[in-house]
Amino acid sequence: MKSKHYDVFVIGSGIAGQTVAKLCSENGLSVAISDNRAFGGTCANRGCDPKKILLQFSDLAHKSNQLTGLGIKKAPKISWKDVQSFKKKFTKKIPKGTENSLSDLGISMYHQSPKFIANNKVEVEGKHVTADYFVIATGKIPRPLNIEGHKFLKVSDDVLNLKKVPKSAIFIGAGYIGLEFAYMLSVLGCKVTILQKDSEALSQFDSFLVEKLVKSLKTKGVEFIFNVDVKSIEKLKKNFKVNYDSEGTLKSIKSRQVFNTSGRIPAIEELDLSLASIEANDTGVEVDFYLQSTTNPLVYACGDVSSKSLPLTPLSGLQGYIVAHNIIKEKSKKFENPLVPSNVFTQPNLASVGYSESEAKKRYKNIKIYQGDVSHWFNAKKSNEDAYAYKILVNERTDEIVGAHILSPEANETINILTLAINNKITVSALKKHIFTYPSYTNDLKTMLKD
Ligand SMILES: Cc1cc2nc3c(=O)[nH]c(=O)nc-3n(C[C@H](O)[C@H](O)[C@H](O)COP(=O)(O)OP(=O)(O)OC[C@H]3O[C@@H](n4cnc5c(N)ncnc54)[C@H](O)[C@@H]3O)c2cc1C
Ligand SMILES: NC(=O)c1ccc[n+]([C@@H]2O[C@H](COP(=O)([O-])OP(=O)(O)OC[C@H]3O[C@@H](n4cnc5c(N)ncnc54)[C@H](O)[C@@H]3O)[C@@H](O)[C@H]2O)c1
Repeated sequence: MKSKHYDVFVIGSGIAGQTVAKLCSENGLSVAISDNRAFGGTCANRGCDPKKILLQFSDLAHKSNQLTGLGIKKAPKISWKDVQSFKKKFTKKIPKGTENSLSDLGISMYHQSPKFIANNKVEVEGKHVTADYFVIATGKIPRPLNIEGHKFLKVSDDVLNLKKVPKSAIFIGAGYIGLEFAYMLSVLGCKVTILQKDSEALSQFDSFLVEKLVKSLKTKGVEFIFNVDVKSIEKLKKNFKVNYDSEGTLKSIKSRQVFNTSGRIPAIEELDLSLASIEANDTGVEVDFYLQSTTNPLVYACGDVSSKSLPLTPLSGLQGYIVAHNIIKEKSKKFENPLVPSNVFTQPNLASVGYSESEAKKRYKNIKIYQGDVSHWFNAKKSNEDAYAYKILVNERTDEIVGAHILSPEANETINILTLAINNKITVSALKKHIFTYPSYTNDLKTMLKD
């Protein structure tokens, strides 16, 4: 068998892997990168970006629904076929564009999953490849649901590629992906039901705001069934039947499509990590603060697949950057849990940054809570929105914001202002001195923070 050696071998060509490969190559190292799917990773090919392209049409439909009878006479007719073609204009270019940008830097490419055969050796495309460092950046994949009929389940990739909006759909799991897609299809006329295993959706978010989001999604036609244990799926003539246990009673529900949105797990199965002494579990490849494997120092892991990441694109990029620096100069950069805003792209958006109420109360002696339902404020009223609310947590001693949680049509943007404020320790009184545009959701922050 042929053999080959590189300074760095990266597995996975998403934002994390690409960042490592490019930085290492730009710093004079010989680099190879492999992917067993189209190059470019989840976010650009089958995640954030195509999702946002599709969602904007649902946002348009939603906005028009809100204003029907108030100026809108007829809702815009959306051609899903054209929407899909528009989306493909973006996604189609990603794999080739990614490969070109890597080959321009002289990076070698492999189109297969490598398998570790020793601590510093993989087998890939019929070659034995050794490297000074291996980087695992393989991301996450949908969590398999081991139930009867699981083969009928579709996943997020399938939602993004739907040829038409189905008449009805069931989502198993009320997390980010379930809620965003449930909202997306529901406002386009699909009858959506969400089956959630416990008593609340989006458990990572503030329950005061999640309740309001759930209520708002219900008015858009999304049905929520909580505390269910999904047992099996059957194929009928046109529909699928999902059988589930609801507090001791066996029930069933039918729909045209059933999507598994019950979470994502590290993509490590194909790598034979144990043959290279690499420790990994449900949270990912075990790494220290340098993102170096705790059990094999020749290996780093970054992005969604690392045990130290939250599965969000900006964090994967940051981790790739850190790994590249540590390869170029050993232990030169640490991953020190940065402040990470995140947003659920439903309408309204649910956004969050910093501590939750319970975390803040544990960490600080006196927390001041600014909280309210402000659906009666001008910004919400002008577009006939039914939900607008917030919870902002302030350390009373320093007057600094330590956590912010916003439910509003533009929370994905407003949360960035709050991120800036927290990162720069801007006090509430200093923030209120700024002049912001009017009318704007950012300007509302000043009223939210009134005593
Ligand atoms: C539907 C959806 C919507 C999302 N929306 C958002 C959003 O709005 N905002 C946000 O911040 N995040 C969002 N995310 C999460 C975001 O996509 C990820 O956090 C990000 O893409 C992770 O980047 P990564 O480089 O770590 O992994 P990935 O982008 O997943 O890249 C990993 C690469 O490794 C490859 N790979 C896997 N196994 C192997 C193997 N054995 N051998 C070789 N290659 C392999 C994969 O094919 C892939 O190309 C979304 C995710 C999904 C699924
Ligand atoms: N807007 C964004 O930034 C965005 C969007 C999509 C995904 N993401 C990232 O991707 C990650 C994965 O998202 P996700 O939605 O797949 O996972 P998630 O962890 O957010 O949600 C999974 C949901 O499924 C539920 N669940 C689990 N098993 C179940 C079962 N057997 N039956 C019914 N419900 C079940 C969980 O309780 C949870 O509510 C997120 O954590 C996020 O970091 C981010």
